[in-house]
Amino acid sequence: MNLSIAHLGPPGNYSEQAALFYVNWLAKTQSKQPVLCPHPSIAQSLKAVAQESAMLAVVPAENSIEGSVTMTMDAMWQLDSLHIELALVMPIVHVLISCASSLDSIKTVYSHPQALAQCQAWLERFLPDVQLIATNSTTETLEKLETEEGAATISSQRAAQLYNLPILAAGINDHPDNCTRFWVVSLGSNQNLNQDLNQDSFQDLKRITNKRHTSLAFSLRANIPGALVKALQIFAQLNINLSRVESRPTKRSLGEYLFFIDLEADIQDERMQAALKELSTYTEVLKIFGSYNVLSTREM
Ligand SMILES: O=C(O)C(=O)C[C@]1(C(=O)O)C=C[C@@H](O)C=C1
Repeated sequence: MNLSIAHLGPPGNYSEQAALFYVNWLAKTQSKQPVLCPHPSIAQSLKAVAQESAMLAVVPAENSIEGSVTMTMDAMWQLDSLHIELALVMPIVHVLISCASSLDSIKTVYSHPQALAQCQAWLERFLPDVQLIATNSTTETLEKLETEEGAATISSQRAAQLYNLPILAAGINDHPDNCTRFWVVSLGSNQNLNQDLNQDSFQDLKRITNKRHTSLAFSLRANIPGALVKALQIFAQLNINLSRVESRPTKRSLGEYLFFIDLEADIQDERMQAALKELSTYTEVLKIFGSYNVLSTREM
């Protein structure tokens, strides 16, 4: 199989940009030319990996302003055997793209819910009366901007250049240090991947980053007082730092949750092995998404 990389489309969006960073990083250390495959949704990008029509997917996992990307968490839970190979942290700088002559003539702003949320305060201040419409991707509506009067899209400067469209306002995210963490995801059982990726890539990775993270998710055996505390205490007692805790509904009944956690330790670490063994006594389902390095795109 080609080294095909699935990501949310259409081209020009942030997921493609993160995938391109990953491709460029690979190109430094190995000769293969990966192929980028845009998909209509984040879930479909991950499904492509689960069904082996793509070898990897690059998906957004968490944003510094808006928190977890829920579509990614839900799909990671629902699809079996997905494995996180690497995390990429990328700065996100939003611009308002529109053919309108000024902000006064904007009637509708389209964008991905994450991007709309990351610019909430700016929108309330400068465009309080416009209609906000959520789309599957920040680049989904760019093609219709020229024909729909008063329409605007929140996307990136790179997207404006690619689609040759004017920028009406730049740097509109509510916090200047806005960044999103993307995961590079493979099929856990995929033996070919490690053969395909030159070992030099991993040596390079070790040189740039040395701290490993582990992500997992679980449902609890019983919804009783202290059940979550007991599960989390295992890591505290073993001095393993949690870098994220998130809950998502199980979707089975109201008030029942799944918990997603990120830990600052490698799964091979003896303390982690002990922690996971104990954790499994409290969990109904435990899914370990793997251990990986975190790379900033600024360092690539
Ligand atoms: O729509 C895009 O451009 C995406 O790649 C999705 C996405 C996300 O889901 O978080 C990626 C990065 C930004 O945080 C905004 C949107």
